[in-house]
Amino acid sequence: MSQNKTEYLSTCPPPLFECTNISICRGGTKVLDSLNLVIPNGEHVAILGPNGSGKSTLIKVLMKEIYPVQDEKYHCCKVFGKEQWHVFDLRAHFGIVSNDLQFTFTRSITGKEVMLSGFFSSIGLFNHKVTSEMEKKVYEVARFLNIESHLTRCISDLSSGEARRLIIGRALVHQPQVLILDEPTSSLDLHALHTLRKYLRKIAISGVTIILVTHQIHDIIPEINRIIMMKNGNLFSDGCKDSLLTSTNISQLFDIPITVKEENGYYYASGY
Ligand SMILES: Nc1ncnc2c1ncn2[C@@H]1O[C@H](COP(=O)(O)OP(=O)(O)OP(=O)(O)O)[C@@H](O)[C@H]1O
Repeated sequence: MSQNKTEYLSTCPPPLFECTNISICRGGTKVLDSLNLVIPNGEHVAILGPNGSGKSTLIKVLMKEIYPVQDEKYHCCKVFGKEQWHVFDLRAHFGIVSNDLQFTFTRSITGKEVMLSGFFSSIGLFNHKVTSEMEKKVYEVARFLNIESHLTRCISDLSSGEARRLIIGRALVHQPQVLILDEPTSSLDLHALHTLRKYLRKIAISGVTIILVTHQIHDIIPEINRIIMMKNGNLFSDGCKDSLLTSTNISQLFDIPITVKEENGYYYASGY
């Protein structure tokens, strides 16, 4: 017997993120303006735009770190179908990788401690109780990312690329549904970039949803098909990679002439 539409919709999982007419003010200025967006659960996306376009602000809205203005236009801002979240419950669904996070690990702690801290959303272990299951999971994720040798080393002694993979490991230990990567390749050399891409592809294929925030089109791994382009706090374009990553679009997005080329599923910008 075929399902009717109402039955079908009631069995569909809610989108990962859904917002209608949301605006964000920071320091008295509107930095997101009447944004409408739906990101289905399980869809890998890249959020692409110039500096200051509102990408990180959008991630803060998604993580319920900041809230939309409750003006007359506001309609909804839901994560996994819910407006209200206890922040720790919400964080359990996400793993976050950012430069800011990496640079908060300034103390001399080992790679293993860094990864274990992912279970507690903390920047060290402090008095948290580490179980044998947690330790097991750390070794499993370290094997997956090929960073077992980093576990006994101090994070301060690792190169940027090595530390970045450790931070990714930290983001994955609690088995999040979604991995948010905010400018993950900044400060990495070509070899580290190559290695990171390889592991990001492996993670995407493993079933973890990737949300990549970047201003570099070469960061976009082939598994990501949808591009959300932001400019001046607005949605500039939203659609599939093949139609959006063109020289004309990217030139308009960054306000300079840019030539875009595709090679083996990756896109590259030149001529600027
Ligand atoms: N706490 C704040 N107070 C005032 N303005 C802010 C604050 N946080 C962000 N902004 C402003 O909001 C705008 C969007 O910032 P956001 O960090 O979201 O941009 P972005 O696209 O992530 O940029 P980048 O690529 O440089 O990281 C910028 O103009 C920024 O100056």
